[in-house]
Amino acid sequence: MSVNSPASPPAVLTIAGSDSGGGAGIQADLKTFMAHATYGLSAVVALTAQNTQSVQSVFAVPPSMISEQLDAVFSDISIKAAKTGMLMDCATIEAVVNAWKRNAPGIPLVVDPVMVATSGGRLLKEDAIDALRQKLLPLATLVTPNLREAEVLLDMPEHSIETIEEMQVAGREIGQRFGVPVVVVKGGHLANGPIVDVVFESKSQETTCIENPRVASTSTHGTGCTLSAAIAANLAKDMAPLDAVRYAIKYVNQAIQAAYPVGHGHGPVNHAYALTSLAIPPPTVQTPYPFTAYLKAHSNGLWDKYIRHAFVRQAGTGTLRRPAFIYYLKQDYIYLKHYARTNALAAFKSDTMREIGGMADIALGCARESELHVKMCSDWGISREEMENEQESWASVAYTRYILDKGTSSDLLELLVAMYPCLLGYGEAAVCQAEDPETVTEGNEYWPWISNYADAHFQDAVRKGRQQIEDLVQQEQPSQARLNRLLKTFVDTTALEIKFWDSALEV
Ligand SMILES: Cc1ncc(COP(=O)(O)O)c(N)n1
Repeated sequence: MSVNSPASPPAVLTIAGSDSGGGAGIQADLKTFMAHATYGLSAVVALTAQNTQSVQSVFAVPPSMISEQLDAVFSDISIKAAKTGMLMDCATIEAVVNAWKRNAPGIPLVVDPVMVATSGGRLLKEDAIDALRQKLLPLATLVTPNLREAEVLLDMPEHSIETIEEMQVAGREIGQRFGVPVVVVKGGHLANGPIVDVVFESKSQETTCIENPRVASTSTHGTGCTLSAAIAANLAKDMAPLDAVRYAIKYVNQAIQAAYPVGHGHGPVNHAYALTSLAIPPPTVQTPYPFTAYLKAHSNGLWDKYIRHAFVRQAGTGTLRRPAFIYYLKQDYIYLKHYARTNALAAFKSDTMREIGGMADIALGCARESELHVKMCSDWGISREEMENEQESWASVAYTRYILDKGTSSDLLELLVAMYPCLLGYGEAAVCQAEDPETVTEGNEYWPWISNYADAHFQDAVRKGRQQIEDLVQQEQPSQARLNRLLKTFVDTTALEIKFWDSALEV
């Protein structure tokens, strides 16, 4: 129990059989208890293999186990009302009656004298009828026979109760003969017209007829169980018996009207028709902000490995071997052509003129950058033609085509995330070198390459690219699955960047 525990609702117990089809028996009772905002408990006295079409087999729970269930719940939980349903046989009835007497709960007991299922299966053995009459009914506060059950209880021939007057007589007779305070004779089986149920109250000796419109429906499986469970729940809430019955009948009537199709035979009523669906909202995913910081922080250390790569560090200190750098420049010249294409693709996928212009600017920036490569190479005696004829490395093929594939198979955000390690990484790596006191700027032939990415123009492009991703992510509020996909793309391209510089160092 927590500090803020709400008040406990009244507890209501059903002593009945299980319906594997979920429409009658224990299952209907517990659903009904819940729909009445009560706390439902159960002692299962039999199992049925049953669906909406038939009862296929019945298995009796041993009487000792019935006793144990009842002792267990009565000894611990303060139960406000109980009901019985299918009771199967003499031994079951005896176990229930003995446990009831032993625990003497002093609470209302509603007895639904279930005998035969709507679909035809026997739910109470012939020889148990007398035990029901003689042993259980004297304990009952209220009993709910239908016409056939009333006839059996009164030992009358079948179809001898066929009018409302005969129902009134039968109700009075059952009340008096078995000492039951309230008898509800259910008139559902009377042909045509509205449904009339008759309530006899011993105390006042009055009979009351409760009339309700008949609902044409085949979804009537479990209506008897549901009615007696609703009465028990209402009694648990301290309603007067007649009110408890009136409200219970209304509940069943509306639950039939609200029924939805289940199975191929007599479907169940809709026990939950008055319940609203769960008010708990689906879990929301907090969109990480800044998202680009989240990507770096969740790259398993790859991001740091990338921006502090030995290739850049050696370039920063001027210790990089020239063949490695020339190889890199030639490959990066090819890379830039594809990177310009990915920016053109991003422009194609953009919505606004401003975004299209921004992406086109970066594509132009790639062209400018590649001229720097040509210039540096020509200083070392390498012609533009030689650069054009360079065979593209697998590291470049893998990296650039991976990004282009993201661009063609996915959307703008995923493409931008795939492109981002290149843009941001060069910007960050260059700033790292610029800020490092051991970096050599004077006389370092690689410095023009680094300073190009550290300068304001490139840093401004980085800032714009970052903002574009942040805006798209905040706008979309991605699901966790989408966040995971974007992160994977970011991590993959960061790893491909590392491979690109690795391959230059291997030359
Ligand atoms: C376990 C169990 N208990 C009661 C009933 C009666 O309900 P119905 O008369 O609607 O078939 C049943 N079919 N199964």
